[in-house]
Amino acid sequence: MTQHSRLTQTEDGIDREKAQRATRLLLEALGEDPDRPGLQDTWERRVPDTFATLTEGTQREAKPTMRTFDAESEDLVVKTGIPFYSLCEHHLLPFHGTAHVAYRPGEEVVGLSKLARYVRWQSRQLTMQERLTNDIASGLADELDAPLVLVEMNATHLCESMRGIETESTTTTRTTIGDPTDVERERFQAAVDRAEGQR
Ligand SMILES: Nc1nc2c(ncn2[C@@H]2O[C@H](COP(=O)(O)OP(=O)(O)OP(=O)(O)O)[C@@H](O)[C@H]2O)c(=O)[nH]1
Repeated sequence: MTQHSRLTQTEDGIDREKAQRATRLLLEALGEDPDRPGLQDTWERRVPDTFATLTEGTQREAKPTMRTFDAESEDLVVKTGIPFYSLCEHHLLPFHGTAHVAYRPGEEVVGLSKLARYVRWQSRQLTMQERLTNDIASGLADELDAPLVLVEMNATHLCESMRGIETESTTTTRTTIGDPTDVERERFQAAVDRAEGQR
């Protein structure tokens, strides 16, 4: 390993040298030659870089800036159809789909793009769909000091599609923080139904 001059030190919150060694070992375990031309960059650069990006959700420095503005009403803000990609901690395979987020503002509202940025940031870690849904909801409640946050996530897990049960299905998870009124609950549900019906 040490003869490979392009080995780098720890950066991006991941131990790059370990990631390189691990990828080499995995390739060898699969009966591949990690030094053949097609695989050289795979273990040296591509896989460590990819996992550095896909685990940014564990890095506070990568968290988006949640710029806020004074709230002018307490009406629910609903953002539907946010695409997300995450990694299942059981098989290290992606699960991906659509997130729908709503919050009742406290003193402030956040820039609309930040809701999608926040979902993307949180999704970039090894997790389970249920935990991710909770993390996004509780994280947003904290960030926005919002008395009510609703998050629904609909996802396909490649560990179920590509292997194992080999069935493509959708898993829905929802977290509610706070106490929605009937009107708020219905508004969120109607927005989710509209967004899901459009696909
Ligand atoms: N609840 C939950 N389960 C998940 C999630 N992602 C993957 N799983 C499941 O985690 C389980 C792991 O089960 P194990 O029996 O330990 O692993 P396995 O032998 O690979 O299971 P199969 O996928 O059924 O072949 C599987 O049933 C997966 O479908 C998730 O986000 N939430």
